[in-house]
Amino acid sequence: MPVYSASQGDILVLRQPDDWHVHLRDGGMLHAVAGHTARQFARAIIMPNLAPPVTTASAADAYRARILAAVPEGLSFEPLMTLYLTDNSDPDDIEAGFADGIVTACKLYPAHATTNSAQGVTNINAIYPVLERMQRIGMPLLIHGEVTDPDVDVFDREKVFIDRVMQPAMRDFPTLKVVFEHITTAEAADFVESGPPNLAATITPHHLQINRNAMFAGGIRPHAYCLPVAKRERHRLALRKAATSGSPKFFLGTDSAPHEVSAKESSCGCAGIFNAPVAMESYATVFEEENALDRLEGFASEHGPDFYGRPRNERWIRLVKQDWAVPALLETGNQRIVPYHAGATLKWRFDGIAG
Ligand SMILES: NC(=O)N[C@@H](CC(=O)O)C(=O)O
Ligand SMILES: [Zn+2]
Ligand SMILES: [Zn+2]
Repeated sequence: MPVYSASQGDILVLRQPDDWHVHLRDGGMLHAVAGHTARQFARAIIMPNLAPPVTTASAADAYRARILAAVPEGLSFEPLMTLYLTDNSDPDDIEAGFADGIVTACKLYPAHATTNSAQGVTNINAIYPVLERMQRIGMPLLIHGEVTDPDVDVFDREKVFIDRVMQPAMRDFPTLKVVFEHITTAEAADFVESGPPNLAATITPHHLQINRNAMFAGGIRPHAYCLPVAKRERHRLALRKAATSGSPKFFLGTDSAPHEVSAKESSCGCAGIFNAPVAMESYATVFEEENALDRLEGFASEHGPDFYGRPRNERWIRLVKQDWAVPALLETGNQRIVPYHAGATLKWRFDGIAG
């Protein structure tokens, strides 16, 4: 078993990756999607934006059990649970959940920034006691980094968030571990790269592959709509540079966010791209295009566990260079979901656990 990334012609063997940002939902949807993530990834940071949101350690524990029950037999998968912060979050409950190993991190959704964020934080000052506690106990804060001010253009909301919220928070909590989730701009990549080692970022496959034109290619394309919304080409290029740079501050987080096809193809369609079935295939394509396949393992399998202070996985996966066609629609039970790259032919295929 190789303990290094070995590109042998058309087969790439690498340490099993983890997904540091995923939405698995609940109920029938959870059962439809859990296997897609558990097939490729050993662990995943589970987003807490259910309805109602996961705000307590006991709710996180119960959700964790439902996830494990939904993972198909034969797959070994560890869900890492997060708590959804509100203006009323209790530092003691958070600390107890972290100390018990039930929860790994807390998630900051600015109220009304994205899917199921209505109960999110209205003003970061409201959670300063929580952040103080998290800094003290070494618990990571995961941030959806967009302002919600309707006067700010939707394409500028991440950039403005850096100035209005990120900078002051990093100043006031200089040793707090922070993950700037699903970054979409050159400004965010620069901010993270030039920040302290306790600041990192996840990058999705879709923000590495599409720019905002994808939402309007010949008509309105709801399946390319997610939040933060894809930006101009120069931002996509900056993200590709950051992801493939080898910097330990950038790591894999798919932000796989499934919605029923009817909720996407609607006069007010939901934000989110379901990329779990094609996650490693998409990242491998990007890294190959950037002549950086030798850096895929760092981004996918090393920088994340290192940042979170967890061991790297001791299993290996295989990716093969082989064309395959992504289904136009996935139907599981009552769930109908259009996957990322629906109907396209991909050049890489995930081929399971190696050896
Ligand atoms: N990314 C998305 O477009 N949607 C996510 C929420 C989020 O991560 O902001 C969802 O839960 O649907
Ligand atoms: Zn988000
Ligand atoms: Zn997300």
